[in-house]
Amino acid sequence: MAKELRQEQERLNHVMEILAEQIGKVEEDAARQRKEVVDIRKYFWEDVTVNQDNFDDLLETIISLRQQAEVLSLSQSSHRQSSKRLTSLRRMQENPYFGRIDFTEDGGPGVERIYIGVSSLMDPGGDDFLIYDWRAPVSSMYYDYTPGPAEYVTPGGKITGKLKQKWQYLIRRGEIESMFDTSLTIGDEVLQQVLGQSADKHMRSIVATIQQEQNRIIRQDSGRLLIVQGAAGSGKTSAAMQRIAYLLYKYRDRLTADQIILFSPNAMFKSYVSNVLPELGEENMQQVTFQEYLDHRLSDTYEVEDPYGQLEYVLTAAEDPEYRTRLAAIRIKASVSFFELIQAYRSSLEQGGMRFKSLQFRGETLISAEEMAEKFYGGDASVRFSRRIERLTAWLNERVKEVEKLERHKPWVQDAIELLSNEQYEQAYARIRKKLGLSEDSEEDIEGERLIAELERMIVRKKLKPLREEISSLQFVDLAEVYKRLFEEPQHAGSWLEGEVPEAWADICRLTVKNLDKDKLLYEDATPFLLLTELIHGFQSNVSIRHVLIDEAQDYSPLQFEFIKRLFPVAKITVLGDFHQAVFAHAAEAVDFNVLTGLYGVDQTEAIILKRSYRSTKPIVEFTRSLISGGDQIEPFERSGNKPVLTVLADLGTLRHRITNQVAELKAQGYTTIAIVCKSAAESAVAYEALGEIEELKLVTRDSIEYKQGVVVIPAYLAKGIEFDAVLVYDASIRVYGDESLRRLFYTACTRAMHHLQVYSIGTPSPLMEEAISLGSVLVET
Ligand SMILES: Nc1ncnc2c1ncn2[C@@H]1O[C@H](COP(=O)(O)OP(=O)(O)OP(=O)(O)O)[C@@H](O)[C@H]1O
Repeated sequence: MAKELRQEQERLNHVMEILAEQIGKVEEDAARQRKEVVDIRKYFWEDVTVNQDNFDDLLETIISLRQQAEVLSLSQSSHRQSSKRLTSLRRMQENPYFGRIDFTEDGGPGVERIYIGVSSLMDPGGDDFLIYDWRAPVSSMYYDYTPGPAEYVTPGGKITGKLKQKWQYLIRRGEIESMFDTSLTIGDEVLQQVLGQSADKHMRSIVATIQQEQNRIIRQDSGRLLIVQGAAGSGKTSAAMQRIAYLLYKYRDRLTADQIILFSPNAMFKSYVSNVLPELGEENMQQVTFQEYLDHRLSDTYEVEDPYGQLEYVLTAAEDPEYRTRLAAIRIKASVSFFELIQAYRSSLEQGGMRFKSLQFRGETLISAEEMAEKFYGGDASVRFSRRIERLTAWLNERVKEVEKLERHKPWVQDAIELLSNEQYEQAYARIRKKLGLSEDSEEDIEGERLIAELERMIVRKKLKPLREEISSLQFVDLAEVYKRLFEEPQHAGSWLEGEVPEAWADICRLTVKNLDKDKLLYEDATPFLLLTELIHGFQSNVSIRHVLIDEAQDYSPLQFEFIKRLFPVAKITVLGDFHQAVFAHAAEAVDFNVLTGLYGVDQTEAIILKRSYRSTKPIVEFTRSLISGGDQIEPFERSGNKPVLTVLADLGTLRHRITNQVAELKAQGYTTIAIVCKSAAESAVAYEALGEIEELKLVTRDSIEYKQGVVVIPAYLAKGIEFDAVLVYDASIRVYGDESLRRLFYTACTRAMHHLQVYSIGTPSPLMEEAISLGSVLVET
């Protein structure tokens, strides 16, 4: 082994030398290209012939400008590429590669040693790969095979052969710290080390230790929809991030980062994952929360509730007389049936029921809502809905044109002319001259009448501009009223739906109308409302996005998935989630993602299940899996640690005292991120107040935009997707987690812990832990 290590170190030294050489060379290139860009910018106009005397000269000017712009863009692009390569080479100096496979290709010359790293590196002659990028086809064998027959797929076909050995390296600053011959799985030793580290402010890349089942997710590339159902901590988010890096590599000639969009649960999660791609030498994809999208589309019309507002209500408002009705509404409005109901309702609008807003001009009704309805429904009933909207728009524009002519001679226009300031007058005068084709130095004057006529026209046009905009953006359709009508006539739902009306429908309708009348759009109404808007206006789909990834997908309703599918009609979709963490009320009965198969059909859908949990120690996983049904399917990764402890206390005062002491102890043990996880924002606020003695304690709210290290108080639903060295569950008593419906929330809270989990309970513990207590997977102390 010592000899082997020495030889490997020699090879590494050689690689380091080549890296240093290449860095020197690329640095020179980058400096030269930078200078070129600066020079082109500086002398841009000197190299362009500008002449507008006649058409030919003008054409020549345009061509010359375009050529110069192209030269600039080419230099900028070369400089960008050199800078990118430089960053990646410098990163490789820290850790050039992490693995090696010895592979003999069938019919090939013999054993080839394939070294694998974050980026590829060629020898100076350009003949051999000293390091292969982890995403290269040949590298897939590193993740997929143990020694024995192996194969990989290249664009030219399948390559088969024998994998002889597999090695892992831990390299730091050009020194091999250790190397392992891994035969069974990819080095548990390295994975042990990685997983044993402290939680970080930013998620790390996992390329050195990707597991076989995760590799399938990363490289899966056929079909429109990939569904990943995975246990908490099984690496769904990690796989999603490396998948993006893989796609950007595989399709580097035609896919850019801004053609990929990741739907994230919240702003804090966005910042948490924002470092993975840059660490892998790639640009970040677009990231958005579904709420941001809803706000962007709806905030002009409504005050839109966010999902956490809905969740807080569900968690804390059980006493509200309308609680049950709202819960039923949330579930119904999340369903595919409701999607269909809205489609059917939209179809019914072809016969009648559209609501319009009259168009106002200078405080008076110009065109009434009734006139519009008459026009809309007056013509040929067989004309398509979208065509009718177009016709109505055209008609309204015509009417505005007529009005424009009539208004010109009205006294208000004359008054407006008189009130023009000198400056406004001069501006208007110059604009009119330009419009009439009179050059600046032309002596020709505009005769008075003509000038007045132009001024009148200009003033009326300006005044009518907002109205024209209202028409072109279809604001004359009273969407709020059209949506409300769906609930104003509960008896119609049956005919629209051609099926059974849900039980609580009449109550749901009453509650919805009540809220809409307050100009409040509850979260469960936001996507249905937007769907109806799109069905009336015509879908504003986005065809530039090629890949959509939806993380924490259990939080999305089937209706939202249908909506996203329509929004991105050409994109491939990757959906990652865990039904055991489905905390929103609409997902109460959902147990898997089967409903999604209907989106693109079985042929276009691939489903992968991840059972192994990597985040937490084995004792923590043994505890958390006993909190859910089917938890025995979850396999812990062999990482040792202390058994979780359930401490039953008498009162709040003792709880405060115990948590304060425990936090101090954990800090002393070297834990840097400690979360006190509460059930709701309301409980978090109380806990934060109560625990004031803890130094630099931070409260995480839905507005927090960064993952904070140190000690935090956080509601469980906001901790989703992220992790902490130690988790203290604030109060897991029967009073707080008494209801079966909270099982998934409680599971989410406990699965955030990496190394240490402590659960407190004031009085009788929650029945959700019954099985765990009887199995002995948690230590109970009083
Ligand atoms: N192959 C791997 N190598 C190293 N670390 C891994 C690997 N897979 C997962 N991890 C680590 O396990 C932790 C959990 O991963 P991740 O957050 O991706 O899981 P998840 O399935 O999205 O979890 P959750 O459902 O709870 O949000 C992270 O710290 C991640 O770095």
